[in-house]
Amino acid sequence: MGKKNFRGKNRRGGGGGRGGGQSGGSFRDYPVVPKENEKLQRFYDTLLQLPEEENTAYWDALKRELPNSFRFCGSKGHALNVKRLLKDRYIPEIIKIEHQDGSPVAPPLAVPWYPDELAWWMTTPKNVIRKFPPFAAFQKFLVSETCVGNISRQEVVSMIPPLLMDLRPGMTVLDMCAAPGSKAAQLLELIHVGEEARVRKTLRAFAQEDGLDLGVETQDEIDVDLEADPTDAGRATGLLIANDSDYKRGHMLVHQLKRLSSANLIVTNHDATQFPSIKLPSDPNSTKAKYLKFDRILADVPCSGDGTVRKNANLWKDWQPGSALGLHTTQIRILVRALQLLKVGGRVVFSTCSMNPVENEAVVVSAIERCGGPDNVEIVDCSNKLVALKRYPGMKSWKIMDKSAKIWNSWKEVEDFANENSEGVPPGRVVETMFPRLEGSDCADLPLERCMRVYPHMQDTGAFFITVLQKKTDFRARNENDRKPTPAKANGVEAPSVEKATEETTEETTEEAIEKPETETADKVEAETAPVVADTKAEDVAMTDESTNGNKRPLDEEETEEQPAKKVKTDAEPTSAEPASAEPATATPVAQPKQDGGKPRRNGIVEEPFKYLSPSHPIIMNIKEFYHLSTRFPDDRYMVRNEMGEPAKAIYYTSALLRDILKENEGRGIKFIHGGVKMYMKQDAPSAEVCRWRIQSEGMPILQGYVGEPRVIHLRNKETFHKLLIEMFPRISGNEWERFDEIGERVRDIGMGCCVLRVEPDGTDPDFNERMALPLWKSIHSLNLMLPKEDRAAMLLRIFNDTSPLINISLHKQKNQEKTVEDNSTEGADVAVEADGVKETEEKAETKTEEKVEGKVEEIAAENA
Ligand SMILES: C[S@@+](CC[C@H](N)C(=O)[O-])C[C@H]1O[C@@H](n2cnc3c(N)ncnc32)[C@H](O)[C@@H]1O
Repeated sequence: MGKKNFRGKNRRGGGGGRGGGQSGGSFRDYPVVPKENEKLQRFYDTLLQLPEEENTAYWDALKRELPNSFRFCGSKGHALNVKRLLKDRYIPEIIKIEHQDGSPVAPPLAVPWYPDELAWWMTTPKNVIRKFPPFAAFQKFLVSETCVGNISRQEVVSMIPPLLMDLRPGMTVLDMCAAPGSKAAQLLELIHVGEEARVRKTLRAFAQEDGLDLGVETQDEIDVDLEADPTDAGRATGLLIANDSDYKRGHMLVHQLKRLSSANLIVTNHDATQFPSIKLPSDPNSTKAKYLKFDRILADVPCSGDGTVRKNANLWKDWQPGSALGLHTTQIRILVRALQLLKVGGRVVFSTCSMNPVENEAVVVSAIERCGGPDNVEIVDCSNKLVALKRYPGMKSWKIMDKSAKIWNSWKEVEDFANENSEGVPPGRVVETMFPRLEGSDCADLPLERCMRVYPHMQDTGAFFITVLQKKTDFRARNENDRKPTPAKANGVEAPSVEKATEETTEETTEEAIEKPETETADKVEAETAPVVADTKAEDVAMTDESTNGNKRPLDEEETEEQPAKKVKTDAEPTSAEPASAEPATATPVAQPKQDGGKPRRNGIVEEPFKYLSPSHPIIMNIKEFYHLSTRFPDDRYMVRNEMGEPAKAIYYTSALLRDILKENEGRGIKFIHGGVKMYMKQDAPSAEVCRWRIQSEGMPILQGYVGEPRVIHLRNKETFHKLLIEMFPRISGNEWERFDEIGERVRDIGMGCCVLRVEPDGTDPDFNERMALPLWKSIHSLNLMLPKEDRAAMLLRIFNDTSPLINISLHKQKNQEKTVEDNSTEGADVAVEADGVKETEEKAETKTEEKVEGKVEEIAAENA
């Protein structure tokens, strides 16, 4: 192929080149927002004090358009496979494209610090890639793979926090502010690392005994470490709870994460400052309640987002110093709650896309202070992590800009001014915790240089702040209204024991209605552009106390911080707008409103309950029998989502821990909005012998290894696969099965209903080398691969570089026949092609649903990008 360029009537030319040299804006075709803001510039010039040349580079970078970035996601093997296409198929074409001046377009480059080259960026703006014909194939690839969840259009700095979590399979993880979910997706992938290979390796040990044909042993099976997550036959046992206080964004999160088909994911909808304690089944020999503590927590908190001006150009005109000030308290509360919910030895990663220390270092110091100081919580040194990522150390001293844009050097300065001018009332929104601590106080010497600041000019990104905290011991957090100055150790006076102070308060009342803390988040600009809409309905606020009997309980591993919130009688009594305790909503769950037969209703939306099925339920028995399921597959983790607890449309599967959590917390008012993978869907069947529950493609990766050979078809030929992908209802009646080469006889002979199509390439064709298991429906006359339309299209593009439309034979036939009927008035034409199995209507319904979510996918991609 010759050189292509986008010179021509639509073209604007220019651009290209990474870092610094980019002409920026040369491709733009939308109104330019003036990139200046006096207050913003004055504040950060005063604050950062960068050397002159660097300061210029800093502001220049902020004013340039952000490079386009994306991440290959899903299981590692699959992600690497999709990445290979970028390198082998698309980059060689992109480098042939020229700018107006004849210079070549800069191709996408791998982000140097991202493991396995799974993150990429390029300077050619999105609108150019979208519009200009030479990029059409690449654009199709990006859209297709984004749509099926193999590519996440994510900003590179936003990829950092999950990489610093040191997350390993088997861990319990909480993402407190997770929507729209790009980081949560990274976390979920880490929980599942190695699972596929572990399961296959474990199954292989019994393959002969169980009559399973698992194909040739793969390298990843040979390499995988079974001990990485050893307790559930190779399946992932970890947990991710992805939470967001905004209900609608919570559902975006569900959509974003569902693609990863994880049985280890729960999505909740709580204010993170009051994230409830999750109950676990008690130990059989103990009467004590047991609560979940997390190994890792991500607190990617709502923030003013001034590090995102490169993609949110409106921030140049909208930026106000008050946004950061208003979020400070919420950010501290979220971080304190995170530290409370953590196991000893566990880690919280705290992050914002703001550069303002009020939202960063000041929050870290305040949270550590409230948790009892550096003896309890340590800032982790990450200098040996992601070494190729350039960063600045956290600040040890800083200034504050108040709402009126006045800059303050210290709290003392604020107090003096207030005493002289406003009867001691400090200027709007400025509070003591926003400032560096005074020398001699407990938290004056925290190693804040271990916090990480990423500035835009350092590697042509947005700005980001990240800190990793480790919990060293259990503690009780100090009440946030305890404003007594901490006596300096230097003066030889001991600071009051935080633990003791709180223990005393536990003697007070046993029941209390906790009031909702201030929801400053509601009207603030937040990170990643989307507005924060804190969902704070009065119905959510009512609390019940289902604690024990009001007895004081010891501070131990199981019960730490799980006591009912007690009213703390201190001289700094909380206002009605503040939580009554430093540990809100610990053992005091939110009373869930019950309506319509017990279903919790929020914003008019009914959340269906989670009901587990007995392994001896007749439908489960029928499924096990029909699919010849190995007895090694757990049958006590099937769940439905309706009040009756009877399978109606779908049967879900969850991990054992998810089951325990969902069962144990039923009726506790915890707002679970998603959990479980759709494993079986109800289906019209042609006869009583055919199981009416087909395997859903989402559940297939989990189940497929356990399906008995009588319901498995092994496919090895690429062309056979092409036919099944591009034809929606290929005929097999008469002699038509012969078209299906190596699987022809098998599809002719196998019983009707759903079966597993195992795609097992021999590994010689790089485009067709990935093993897959897909649900295939066999009818009297035809076959149908039960996949959403866009999954088929993405596979056709990925494996065959084929963009031709799907062929719906039955539809053609039906249309022709209808025409024939009209033309010839012939009666009795055989139009019932779909009546013998998967109906056209069903396929259409599925497609429609998928189309509906397409809009959502674009929305999410736009937000992440
Ligand atoms: C910076 S964004 C999170 C981005 C997300 N971690 C990601 O990577 O896609 C902040 C999120 O916090 C949510 N939020 C705001 N206030 C909250 C609160 N008090 N509790 C929980 N979530 C909150 C917002 O709805 C928003 O989705």
